[in-house]
Amino acid sequence: MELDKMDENDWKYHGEGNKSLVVSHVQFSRVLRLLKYPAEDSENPPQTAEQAFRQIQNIVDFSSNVMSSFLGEKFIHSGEVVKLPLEFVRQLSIKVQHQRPAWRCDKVMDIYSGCALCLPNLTSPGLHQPTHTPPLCIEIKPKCGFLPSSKHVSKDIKTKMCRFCMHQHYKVANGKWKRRSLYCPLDLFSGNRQRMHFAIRHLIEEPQNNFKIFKGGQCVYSSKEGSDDSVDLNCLLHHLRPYLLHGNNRINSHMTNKAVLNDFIQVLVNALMGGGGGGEGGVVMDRCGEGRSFCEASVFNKERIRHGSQGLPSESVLFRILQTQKLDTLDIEGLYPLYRRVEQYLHDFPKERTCLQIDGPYNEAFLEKLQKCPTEDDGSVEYAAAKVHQYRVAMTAKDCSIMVALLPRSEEEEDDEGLPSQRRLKDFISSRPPAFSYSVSILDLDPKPFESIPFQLRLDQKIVSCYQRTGGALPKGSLPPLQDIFTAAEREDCTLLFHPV
Ligand SMILES: O=P(O)(O)O[C@@H]1[C@@H](OP(=O)(O)O)[C@H](OP(=O)(O)O)[C@H](O)[C@H](OP(=O)(O)O)[C@H]1OP(=O)(O)O
Ligand SMILES: Nc1ncnc2c1ncn2[C@@H]1O[C@H](COP(=O)(O)OP(=O)(O)OP(=O)(O)O)[C@@H](O)[C@H]1O
Repeated sequence: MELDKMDENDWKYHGEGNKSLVVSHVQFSRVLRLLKYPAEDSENPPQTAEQAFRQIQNIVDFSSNVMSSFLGEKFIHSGEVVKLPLEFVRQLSIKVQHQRPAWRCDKVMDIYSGCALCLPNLTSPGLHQPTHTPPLCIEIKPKCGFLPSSKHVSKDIKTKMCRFCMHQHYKVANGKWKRRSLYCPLDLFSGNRQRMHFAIRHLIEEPQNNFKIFKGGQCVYSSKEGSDDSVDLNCLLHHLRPYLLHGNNRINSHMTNKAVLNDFIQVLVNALMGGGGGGEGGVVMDRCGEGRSFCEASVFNKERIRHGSQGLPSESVLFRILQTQKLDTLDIEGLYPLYRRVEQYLHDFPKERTCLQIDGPYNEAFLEKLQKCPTEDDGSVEYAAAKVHQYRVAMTAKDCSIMVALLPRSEEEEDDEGLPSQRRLKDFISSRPPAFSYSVSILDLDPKPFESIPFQLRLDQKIVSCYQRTGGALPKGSLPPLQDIFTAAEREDCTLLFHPV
């Protein structure tokens, strides 16, 4: 990619979140992630080009120096900051505008700094080495996978119902989503294949911003934001069927829709559990907090568990994310007073902001501060700042996404030619369902600002009070409609769809 010869016609709209917009190269497996600003700032950008450059460099440093040490380097692609010609960025912004979802247009793409983050395109690994079958990439934003056990939690309900499930009620009540998702992160992070299968089924049923599928770099399945329509499962099955018939001499065999979906989910569960090998060879299982690992709001019926769980393998992506999320040991209620201690100190000694590394740099020293934090509060500002740093790392882990790239392998394929470019983690998922090569990555590892902590406390209070006010009841019509392959009986009994492996 020659930065001085950039042409907007070589790039297309790929997706966006709350704070960045992503474009992908039409030929090479690359994306550019550009910052976004509130639309009201469009005339006067809120920061200079140097500050924007610093912000993106901070993202790279936080990902490569801090998050990677918790999550494991093999899952992470930190990318690099690039300086782009301003005219290219302006033309690009015009080009992508009509493809942007209306509900994201309260923010505009940064066209002033010319800075962007250049990353491998995790939805089209190996695009430059075309195979017959385009890779299938599944993006999951799993959110927080544990219940708080901190003594600072003031509302008992927070120790029983998970934040995601309670937040669903708040989001439906406030019109962010029309229907409630029945996905529960505690089921996904359980390490129990039956519960994980159940969780993924509900992500498919109501994806919201937690689930997307890409085929050959194109998004083929996601929630239609702002639309009343439910997702089109038949369309998904149309995309999935060829992948699941592939191999195992099933090319001409018949598979029911239910079997296609089951096999797909099973492949995905295998990839999420992979990376640590089987139950032998010193694999540490996540056994901590097993007694509290059920969310009472989950519709999974725990009486029906037929297969015991050994927990998550310690090398699996879910294990690493969950352990990092658990750096939030105090809960926002216990953390907030420590945030206030730092804030007061910075008010009195503003120059100390740099020394405490509140806005970075996210280097070894930052990592050391949060790793060497004493277990007991000694009343110091250093202790408070280290706990705040730990909490911010946990927040990032609660908001990141996982990308699983799958490529079917024929039985004759003995070599390792699967996902050439970004294969950090590669393994072989065998037999029934058919064999796939896979790679797993984690994206969106940006540092959360220090100033976001009071908002976290307020949101936590709003979510809990909304849930308590409504007693967990939802307006009529806010449950996902039953799709014909998920019958009412199956929603109750996940085991009908579950194949033991
Ligand atoms: O607070 P949450 O749990 O709602 O998470 C926010 C996400 O909402 P979600 O509930 O996943 O739909 C939110 O996602 P959406 O904009 O809703 O897609 C952002 O990821 C936000 O992060 P940031 O402020 O842009 O860095 C996220 O905010 P942070 O709390 O991570 O700062
Ligand atoms: N390296 C990548 N390769 C392929 N697609 C990507 C990559 N990075 C981001 N994307 C896509 O772009 C979307 C938006 O990116 P991202 O989640 O980083 O934005 P964000 O604004 O930080 O999100 P959030 O709302 O969580 O703050 C992702 O959901 C994903 O589909």
